[in-house]
Amino acid sequence: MAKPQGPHPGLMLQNYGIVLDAGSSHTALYIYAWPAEKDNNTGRVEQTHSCKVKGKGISSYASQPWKAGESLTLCMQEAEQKVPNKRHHETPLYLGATAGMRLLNMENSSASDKVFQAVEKALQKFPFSYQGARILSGQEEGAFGWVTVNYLDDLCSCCVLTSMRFLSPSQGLETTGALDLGGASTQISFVSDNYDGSESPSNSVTFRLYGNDYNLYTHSFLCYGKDQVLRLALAQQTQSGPRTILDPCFHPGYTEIKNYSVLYDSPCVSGRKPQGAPENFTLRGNGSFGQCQEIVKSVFNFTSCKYSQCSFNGVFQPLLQGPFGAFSAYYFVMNFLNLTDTSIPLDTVKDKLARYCATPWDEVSYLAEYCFSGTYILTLLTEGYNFTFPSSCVYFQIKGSDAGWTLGYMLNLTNMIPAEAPDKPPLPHYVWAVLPICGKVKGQRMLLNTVLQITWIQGLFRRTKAFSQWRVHLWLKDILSI
Ligand SMILES: Nc1ccn([C@@H]2O[C@H](COP(=O)(O)OP(=O)(O)OP(=O)(O)O)[C@@H](O)[C@H]2O)c(=O)n1
Ligand SMILES: [Ca+2]
Repeated sequence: MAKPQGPHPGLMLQNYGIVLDAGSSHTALYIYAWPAEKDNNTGRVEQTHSCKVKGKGISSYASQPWKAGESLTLCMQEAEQKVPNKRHHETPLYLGATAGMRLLNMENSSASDKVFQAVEKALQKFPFSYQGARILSGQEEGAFGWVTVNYLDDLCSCCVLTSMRFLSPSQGLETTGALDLGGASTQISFVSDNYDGSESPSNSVTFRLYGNDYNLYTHSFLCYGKDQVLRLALAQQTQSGPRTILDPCFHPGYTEIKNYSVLYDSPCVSGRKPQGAPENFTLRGNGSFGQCQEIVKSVFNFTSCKYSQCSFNGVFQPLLQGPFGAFSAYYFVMNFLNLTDTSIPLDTVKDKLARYCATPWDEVSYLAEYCFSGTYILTLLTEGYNFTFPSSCVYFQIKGSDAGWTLGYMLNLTNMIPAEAPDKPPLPHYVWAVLPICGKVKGQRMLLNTVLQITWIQGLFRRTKAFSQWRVHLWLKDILSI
């Protein structure tokens, strides 16, 4: 007699969760699904759909809050289609807002309240189980991004090497750090062996993962997302209220008329608007990477540090411990500039960027900000955070589920705490491209730096029981007592 068959995989009952990421530059909706029948949350949560909301972030609707709610309608209707009707009522729906709303809340809290009221009203019209809309703290944003990266992390070359060290002496299993670059803030989060959280408690998130206690270091730099940092850089160049600036971070031949009031209309630069400035100034590009880097450096303050060590602006940062996954604008920008390749040494990256910045505007002709953004990313990583060579590895996300804080946020809020190892490897095509700073090695052999090698090693690990035992530790238990 034939063995009784389990349900066809396509017919397996799925649970769903929806998270709206209300970022400073835009809002995105993510749908996650996981098998309903699995005990102890051992089924893998996967992103099944994403929808980019048309228009800008919700904070841009401060003067017309109802439009913030309306803007979400199309993506919400799409979610209604994508989640089976039967599951609608049990599907939790969350909205988390980040730095754009943090800034609006600082500037005008009643406008921010009105935006949230409009958003709530719009979301409650849908049949999902609405769980609220709120502003995430920078610490939560960093920590949940870290949770996502470690949930998704499919071992990459450096991870393999670090994993071979197995348990680190004080903090259990090696984990992957998270680097998130948004439009208005940027986050760095990692576990460092010699950091117990006592030196700067506000940067510390403690949690337990499968019997190991971790102290996650996390910091969110408000105003250091790529759009706000551009304002900081332009503010730096317009302190004397000029009518024209020659900006090395823009291509030669690029010209733009900028309004002083618009530029200075952000808590990141407000109060610095030069007195008696004209209405507008003309920005002319001259495409010089070296000079651009000097301007970008000037937005970091390295002068004071009351801790044993700091990154910048007097913010404590323990010794870096990689590998790191870099996502959102880190990926958009470096991918656009073709700079995610593992085999390119840092000097070559700089040369390529310098050539890109020097390219006349009529040969580029769209997306004017990438010279600035690429320069900012390199400067932030190397001067701001102090990534050194070859001790730290940074990978740019190139495939798979969108990394970001949303998955970690949902796992935490739905108490999705797996008690057993997953029965299959994480998201199948999740790959990180290797940043050159991973590969440049002082007195050591080059780390495994080709995708082929990475894939081979991953395959090897997947085939071993050790791999799934390793994964056990990365599942989330008693996450984040923030
Ligand atoms: N394909 C894309 C998508 C976005 N961006 C830019 O990348 C930056 C960051 O985008 P994102 O990570 O989506 O930022 P937000 O989440 O909106 O901002 P924050 O996290 O600071 O709230 C923005 O300047 C956005 O315009 C880009 O250059 N290329
Ligand atoms: Ca973001």
